[in-house]
Amino acid sequence: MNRKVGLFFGTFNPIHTGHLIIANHMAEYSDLEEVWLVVTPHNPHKKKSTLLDNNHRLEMVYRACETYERLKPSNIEFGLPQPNYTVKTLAHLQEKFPTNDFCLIMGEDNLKTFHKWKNSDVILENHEIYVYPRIASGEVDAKYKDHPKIKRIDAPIVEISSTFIRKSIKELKNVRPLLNDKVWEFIDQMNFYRK
Ligand SMILES: Nc1ncnc2c1ncn2[C@@H]1O[C@H](COP(=O)(O)OP(=O)(O)OP(=O)(O)O)[C@@H](O)[C@H]1O
Ligand SMILES: O=C(O)c1ccc[n+]([C@@H]2O[C@H](COP(=O)([O-])O)[C@@H](O)[C@H]2O)c1
Repeated sequence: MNRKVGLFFGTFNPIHTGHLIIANHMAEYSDLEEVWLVVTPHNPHKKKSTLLDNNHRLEMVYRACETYERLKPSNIEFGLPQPNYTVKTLAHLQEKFPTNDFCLIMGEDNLKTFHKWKNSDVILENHEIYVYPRIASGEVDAKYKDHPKIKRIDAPIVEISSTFIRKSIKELKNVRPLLNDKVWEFIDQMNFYRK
């Protein structure tokens, strides 16, 4: 039987407790055997200027997942053309790991704009999407309501963002509770986000 693997895509600049709570919830309370945290070099909808180096973001994801057996960091997008379109990454992964069934993990906020993603219909034809609740304005497109490939998972809502963390570090605030300890130590040692 194929292995069901969830893909949680993000820029992870930096990875924070909100990301970890979702990834762990999906791995523990759904039928996914593993969750891969895919570090995206360049999100097609975001500016690249505030981004830390790919390998530094990957190192933080690696540190955050180290003690979670079912969470795995992935650098699969580092070798793919940029900006990184998820449809291309999924095709590449399916070819590389033919015995895995890949499923997308997405917040409800992202589902509201999913119709704007490149080849979103192709993604949905070939993959399931596991959606967790997220507070955001706007409506989910009618075609995604009660869609057989879209499954809702009742994960907790934690409103932390990487933007808030970067801003707080710049203002010399203590953000330790919002990050895994080893991630915080790395950011502190490397002086990230201070300027
Ligand atoms: N607190 C959170 N709870 C649940 N999902 C989150 C949370 N923060 C981010 N996400 C989701 O996790 C994925 C990766 O997030 P991303 O790396 O863009 O972090 P972010 O905190 O939204 O970053 P930024 O503030 O830099 O835009 C995205 O799908 C995003 O919607
Ligand atoms: O493929 C697309 O068209 C596409 C458009 C927007 C976002 N994505 C992916 O979705 C992931 C989460 O997006 P975001 O904006 O919440 O950080 C990010 O890692 C992107 O690679 C993908």
